[in-house]
Amino acid sequence: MENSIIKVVNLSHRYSVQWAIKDINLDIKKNGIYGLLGANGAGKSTIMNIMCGVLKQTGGDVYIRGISMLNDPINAKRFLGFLPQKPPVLSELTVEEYLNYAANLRLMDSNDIDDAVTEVMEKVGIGHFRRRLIGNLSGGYQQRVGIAQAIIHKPALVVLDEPTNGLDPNQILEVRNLIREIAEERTVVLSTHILQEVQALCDHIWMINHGDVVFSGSIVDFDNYIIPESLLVTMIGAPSIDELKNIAGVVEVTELGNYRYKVKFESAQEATERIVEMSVAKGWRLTEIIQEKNSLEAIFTELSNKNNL
Ligand SMILES: Nc1ncnc2c1ncn2[C@@H]1O[C@H](COP(=O)(O)OP(=O)(O)OP(=O)(O)O)[C@@H](O)[C@H]1O
Repeated sequence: MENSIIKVVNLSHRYSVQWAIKDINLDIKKNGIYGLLGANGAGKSTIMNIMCGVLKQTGGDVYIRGISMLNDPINAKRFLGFLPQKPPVLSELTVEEYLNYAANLRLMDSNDIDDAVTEVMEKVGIGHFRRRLIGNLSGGYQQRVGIAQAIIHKPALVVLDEPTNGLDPNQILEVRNLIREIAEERTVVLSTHILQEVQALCDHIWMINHGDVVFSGSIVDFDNYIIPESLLVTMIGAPSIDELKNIAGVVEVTELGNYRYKVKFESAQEATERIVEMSVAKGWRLTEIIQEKNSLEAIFTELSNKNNL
């Protein structure tokens, strides 16, 4: 227990009659970026809110550096910073005022606060808005202020609930870079419903489905599940379906309209190479060939059925 940064033991929660999460066990022993991946309603926020002492669980416990969140929440919380799904910012304060307030809430030494506020504003790239009212900042900058309050006291563990939700594509990339920087010095646990997000950021994934952990492993382990299912092929001069079906390695062909075909195969590599070769040789005018990956839902179903934990 003592060498865990965070350990979640048999955690369960019921809001009214229905269980939102059931018997969750997680353990983090070394720094890195850890992702909770799940569809909306899977139970990610419930786990994170309990991890951070914002919600009291029905059963089980969370230990931060060996300290029980249930029995000693004040000390357990010293080691963590939390960005809830909705940034907990106060729109009527300036960035600087709000971060001062957050530092005081974190019981920081008053002599250290001014420097810590300046440092964290630089880190998250909001120094130029220090006197701007938070209510007048864009969503992306409000998110940065939310991240700043989560790291101002330099916690060992930072928990970010859907940190890129609602941001535009540029802001998403900026916030992802910021998360990578933050993780250089500490452990980050984040939640997302976006597969690409965990692939882009996380060293380890827990996949949550209906309140259960259905997968726990590295990105490499996880990628083995995202096997291609079929090819989507566009050919302006395609031959008959029968001729396409006769290509070595092709199992089934469906015409989708607009010169598009869905091709199921035995081996993705072989089918792709053959289609490209034959299209060139026979003038089928191939304009696009894409590997269709398993959807998140299909992976959830497969993993839930395997029950491989
Ligand atoms: N305050 C609440 N009262 C009753 N049920 C709730 C409450 N909060 C969450 N739930 C339910 O608990 C389940 C898990 O919700 P939770 O918010 O943890 O999921 P999530 O994975 O974080 O999803 P999202 O990304 O949509 O927030 C859902 O069925 C949800 O409807």
